[in-house]
This record gives sequence, C-alpha cells and structure tokens, in this order.
Amino acid sequence: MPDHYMHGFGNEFETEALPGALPQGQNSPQRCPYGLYAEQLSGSPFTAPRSANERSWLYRIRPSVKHTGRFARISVRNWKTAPHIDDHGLPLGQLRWGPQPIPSESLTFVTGMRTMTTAGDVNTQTGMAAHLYHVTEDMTDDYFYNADGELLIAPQMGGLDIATELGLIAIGPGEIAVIPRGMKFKVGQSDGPSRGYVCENYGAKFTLPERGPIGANCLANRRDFKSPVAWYEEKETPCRLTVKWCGGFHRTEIGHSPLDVVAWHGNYAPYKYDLRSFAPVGAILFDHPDPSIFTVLTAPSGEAGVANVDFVIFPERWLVAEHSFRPPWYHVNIMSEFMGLIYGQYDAKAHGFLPGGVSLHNCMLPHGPDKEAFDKASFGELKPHKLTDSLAFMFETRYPQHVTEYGAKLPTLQSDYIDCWRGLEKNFDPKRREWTGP
Ligand SMILES: O=C(O)Cc1cc(O)ccc1O
Ligand SMILES: [Fe+2]
Repeated sequence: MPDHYMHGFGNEFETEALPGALPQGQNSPQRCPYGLYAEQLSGSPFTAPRSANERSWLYRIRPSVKHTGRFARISVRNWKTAPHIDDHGLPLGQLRWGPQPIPSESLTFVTGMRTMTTAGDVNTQTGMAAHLYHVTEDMTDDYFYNADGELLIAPQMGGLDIATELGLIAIGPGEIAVIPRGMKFKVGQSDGPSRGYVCENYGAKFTLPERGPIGANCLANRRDFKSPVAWYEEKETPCRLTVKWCGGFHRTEIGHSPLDVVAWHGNYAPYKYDLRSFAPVGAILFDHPDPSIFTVLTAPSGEAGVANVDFVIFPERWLVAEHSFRPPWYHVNIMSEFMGLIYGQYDAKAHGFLPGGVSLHNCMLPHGPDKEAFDKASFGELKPHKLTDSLAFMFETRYPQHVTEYGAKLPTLQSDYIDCWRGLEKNFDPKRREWTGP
C-alpha cells in the first residue's frame, strides 16, 4: 500500500489524485473538473468558532446520496453504544483482563469489534466507548462509516491498511489512526491478523492539549501528524456500506465503491501519528507529576479542563527523580481510567498487566502500584534509569465506564487482580519516624 502523507495537525490541506481535479478559487464551480460532484463534509456546525470549525470539500465520482440506498438493519453482536448498562452481575471493583488469542473465525474490523466499556450517552454526543478489535478478514467490498463518533485506533499486534474517502493510511503497533465521524472507510490487514484497541469518542473531536508554560514545543508536535493524499477506487461491482447510527447498524447494497474522492481540500481529515514521536516532558528533579503531562490528544467536554476523553500514553523515558517514589502514586480519581499495553511492561504493574490486556480503574476506585512495584520503588537505588521498550496508554473520561456483558464474561478477566495489593502491609510505627523498611 503506497503511503503518502501531508504533515500537520488540523491543517487546511489540499490534494488531488488527478491533475487539475481540485477546483481553484471556489468550492462549488458550475461544473467540476472531470465531471466530479462537489460535496461538503462537516465535522462541526457551520457556525462553530473558527478555531473549532472543521469541514472538507470532496470532489467525487458520485455524491454520497448514491452511496446509500434503502437501509436494512443488521446486528453487530459485540459493538455496544452508551447508554448501555448490562445486568451482568459483576460487582464493583478494580478490573484487569489478560490478552485474548486471535480468534480463528473470520472477522472484519466491524464484525470483530468487541466493546469493553461504554460511558456517557451517544444521543447527547457525550462520552465514549472502549473497544478491543480483532481483524482476520479484509473488508474488500465492505465499507463503513460511524455517525456516532470518531474512532481512535491503536493496533497492538499486526498492522492495518485503512482506505478512507480522503486517502490511504497504514498503521502498526506503536502508531494510531483517527477516523473522523461520518467518514467512509474500510480496513485490511497489512501483515496477518491484527488486534488492538479503539476509543470511540462520541463528543467533541480530539484536539491537541494546551501546553501552558511548557511553551511551543514538545509533547505531541503538530508536524508529526499525517493525513493522506487523495486516492480513489473506481470499482463498479457489488459493494456494501454499513452505517453505525445511534448504536444501530444499518446496511445498504450499492454497485460501486464509495471511496471515490478524486480531490479534496479542508481540515476535516483522518490522520495517523506515531506515538514514539511524542516528546515527553517530566520530573527532572523530584516527585511524580500528574499523567496529564503525557496527553497526546484531548477531546474537550465544554467544561474547562474536564475532558470527555483524554488519550494519554506512558512512553519510553528516563526516570531521574531524586528522593522520590518514582512510579504512579496511590490515588483515587474522579475520572475513569481504561488502560491498555501495546508492548513492554508498565512500571506500576510489571506483571499481570500484559500487552493486549486491559485494566479498568473506574470513577473513585483506588489503585496504584502493586506490592512488587511498591517494594522495588521504595528500596531501589535512585540512579537515572531508562524505561525502555514500553508503551502503555489510557483512555481517561469524565464519565463512569460501564463494563459490557462481553467484558464481564471474558475468560481473560483476572479474578485475582485485587490481590496485587494484598501484600501492602501496615508499616506504620509511631516510634520510628525514619522508616527504612519492614
Ligand atoms: O493509574 C495509572 O496507572 C495511570 C496513572 C499514571 C500516573 O503516572 C499517574 C496517575 C495515573 O492514574
Ligand atoms: Fe490511575
């Protein structure tokens, strides 16, 4: 799959797959070059402030009305949408799941989506869902778009070739792609079966967090985000388009590919980002800062500083803090934390939290380093230490995350997870101010 990208986050891009296909000087010429149809795809209300206003102009072989016909409702068994509160009986608690083997059945990116948690309400465009996906089959003649939100896709094993209306995106483990709400696409495997994580964001789009006093550089830099150049598929064979709309799945049969955009311009575009290009800023003298310093993308909720979803990573970095407990502290958080591991080990849980696995620390549920991590961090020598070959992430939302029936019944659910804190004994001794160990 050729990969040609234009660099920059939220840029006003323009691109054409045929010379002169993109109208110049106006959006809606009386007749478009090559007999194309002009169509606007709006990612924000027309009247959104300029800084949040997103739309693209697509010059396509057929208008989208020809890519939808009469819909028939279909079922996609394990893809759930908030509000969705299953009566599965799983008691409240901190939860962790091991990775799942790649299934032997034939699963596309859509049919292989398994929802672990839902939060908020798609009908009010608030909240999110956290999914695991398994892909063992390409969506050759199957196309999809999601009216319910944008999809942040993070492969953990195997790469994905994502063909979108605006062009081709290839990603592998360590990279993410974001497919905007309403954009048609299909997904294929680039090197065998793939599995990974998806955040479906029902709310306002992901954007870059403010850097405050950090200044103009570091964290996720704009130039490292890549959007595809125009590419189209001219195919006059039976195809299917599935639309996810307010939690329902609706399919229509069409006689051609809907990925027929020959040229486009605008700032509403899919993009990819290599998480290893994130430039972390952290504790260079003492203490453990809040994980918000590792926010790659944030989807605001309208209330300042209270995210609908933050996408946060825990990348390779040096740990140098002096006289400090270096791993995450014990904490109780109003935000709900869904974590995954792409590769390596996570410093608060060196064992049990495995690549492809999941942990869920919901609203106001205490968590922190396991006994092993506590001992290691409390008594280890504090020389500079590099955390290498490790990449964990978190979907952190203001809304409580409800575990689905699917998640509750998964055999990989670790019933002994909370035992990881069992060995944290009482060390308190009012006669020993200087505590040097048990
Ligand atoms: O719970 C977790 O492991 C994620 C996390 C990491 C960190 O460094 C600080 C707070 C936090 O929630
Ligand atoms: Fe946490």
